[in-house]
Amino acid sequence: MGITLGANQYGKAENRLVTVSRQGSRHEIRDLTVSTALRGDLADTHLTGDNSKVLATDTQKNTLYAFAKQQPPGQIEEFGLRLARHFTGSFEQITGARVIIDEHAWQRIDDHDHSFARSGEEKRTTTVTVHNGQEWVVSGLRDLVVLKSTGSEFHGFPRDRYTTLPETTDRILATAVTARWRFAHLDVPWDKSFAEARQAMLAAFADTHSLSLQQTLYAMGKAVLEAREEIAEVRLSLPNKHHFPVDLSKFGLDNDNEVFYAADRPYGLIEGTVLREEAPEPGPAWD
Ligand SMILES: O=c1[nH]c(=O)c2[nH]c(=O)[nH]c2[nH]1
Repeated sequence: MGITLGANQYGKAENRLVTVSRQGSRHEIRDLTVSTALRGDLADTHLTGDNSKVLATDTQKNTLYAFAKQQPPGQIEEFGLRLARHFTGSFEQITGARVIIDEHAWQRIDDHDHSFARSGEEKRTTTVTVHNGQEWVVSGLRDLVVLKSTGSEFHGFPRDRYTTLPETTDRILATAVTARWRFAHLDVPWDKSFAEARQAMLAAFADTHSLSLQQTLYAMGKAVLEAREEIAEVRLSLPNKHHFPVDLSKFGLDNDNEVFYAADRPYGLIEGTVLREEAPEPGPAWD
């Protein structure tokens, strides 16, 4: 019984690419998930392990980050065509390339220069508890994804033998906000209360020059309490969605916070409560 190699392709899937471009102090961001797949004369590696025709998937990944630096990605169709033409045009054995790109949409927060919110994933939430004739309401939201492309620093933390994180005075700060707030009383215009609490958090995120995500968390919780008197306590859970500048120096390219790798895990998880000192007891509200 004869056995033969059929159709095959290989590449780097789901590269997370975020680019920041600046017109003065006004930033534009692009957020793409890019997958590459190459086809061609690739029987040898499958049949004997001879890799002499294999353009490594790691190289494919580096190529898209370097391309993003050398020329703004432009429309995703243009970026895909540039990459696919490069792979098929540069290597004789590569006869086909497929580039799949998803673009994640961001909108400015209040027309801010460098603060953005991602459209589409957010949910408004509530938990209502009635117990022994008493009533509690905890409302909030989850998956409100926000990003600042500057105005965030992180330094001054202790260094031990396991510390490698460089100090930074300019980084991307991004998180997916989960917030829940507890009402002190229930005579509340629910829609208006929600809209103003949400807006207060967004404005605090955008306007706080952040020295840590913890500091931003406190500012967001405080803003909610200042905006709405009926809210007694806010609990926030903020994953630090790390964006690492890609080291392009190996390709002779600088990277002045323009091209980032958006890591999905692991992530820092910053959680905290901000409350009024005179807040009534929570009872079973959070349980
Ligand atoms: O805002 C931050 N808070 C931290 O506690 C932390 N830890 C870390 O590695 N990066 C960051 N960033």
